[in-house]
Amino acid sequence: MALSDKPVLLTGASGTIGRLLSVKLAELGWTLRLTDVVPLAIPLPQNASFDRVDLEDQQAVNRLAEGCGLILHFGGISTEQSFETVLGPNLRGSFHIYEAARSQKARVVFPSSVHAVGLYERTEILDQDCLLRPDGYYGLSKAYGEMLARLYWDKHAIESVLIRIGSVLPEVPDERILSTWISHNDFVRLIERCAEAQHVGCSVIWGQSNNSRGFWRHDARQKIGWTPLDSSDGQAERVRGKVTDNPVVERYQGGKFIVVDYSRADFPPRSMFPDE
Ligand SMILES: NC(=O)C1=CN([C@@H]2O[C@H](COP(=O)(O)OP(=O)(O)OC[C@H]3O[C@@H](n4cnc5c(N)ncnc54)[C@H](O)[C@@H]3O)[C@@H](O)[C@H]2O)C=CC1
Ligand SMILES: O=C(O)[C@H]1OC(=O)[C@H](O)[C@@H](O)[C@@H]1O
Repeated sequence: MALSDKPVLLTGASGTIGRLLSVKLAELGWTLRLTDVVPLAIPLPQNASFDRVDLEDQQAVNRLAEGCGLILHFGGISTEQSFETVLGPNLRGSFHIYEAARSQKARVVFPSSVHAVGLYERTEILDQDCLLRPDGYYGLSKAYGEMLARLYWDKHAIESVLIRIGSVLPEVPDERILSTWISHNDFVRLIERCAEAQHVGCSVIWGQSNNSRGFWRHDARQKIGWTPLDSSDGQAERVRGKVTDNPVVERYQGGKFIVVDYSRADFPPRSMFPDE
């Protein structure tokens, strides 16, 4: 039995990923409970309902989650913004989702991000258990979401798949995204596996296709039975030289989000313990 045999709650349904999943998962026969704070910009898919709800409204979130076995939590702020802007949707909103999951004993798919590790340099290869190095308030909210998931697993046995998503895009727009790209098909297959895998505990998956320039390796993909089939490699020629002229952007995995309010004067940064 897959968790998609029951209604599946999808937050952020009106967003980029939400629209993709609404269409693709409905095609697979899932019964979707869609929600967002703004109206759904696409026709309502088959077997789907839509409710306009703010993630900050805990009672409404609880009502939406009733009877669901799986919550795909794609709603919230998705770019670098002020702390106050991120706080409500991403921190309080995710807390509401986890409380609702706890009451329903539902599994959560939480989209973490490259921006939770965005201040690693692009030459570094990361494993799932690396220290998080958020590149702004948005990345910090993803680190919070990951820790929230771990708390609810350790303390309440609520399962999560934490997908550290690189860039979900139809095609690669620049050199950085040759590393972070995940194709639509690989992404949708990953979500299917999140519903079908029997046990996931609190798993971390690097959300990237099979890119030879990838920054990341070692995660729970075998455990949940996911193998990416696509790769950015064939797009390398087309985007060669597509870089910015900002050395901070180009040094780190997080790219452009980092330069929002960046204020280190010593770039490249001195090492933490220069005498070692
Ligand atoms: N698109 C990508 O490549 C990546 C996406 N992610 C994460 O995946 C999720 C979805 O990403 P996208 O679809 O690209 O973002 P998006 O910005 O297109 O969609 C997010 C949706 O959340 C909704 N939302 C915002 N605040 C809300 C609130 N208070 N209550 C209810 N809904 C609210 C927005 O109206 C929007 O439709 C986000 O959490 C994002 O951080 C992570 C890494 C990469
Ligand atoms: O940095 C990236 O490529 C992506 O990271 C994210 O977390 C954002 O939500 C997405 O809009 C960006 O495109």
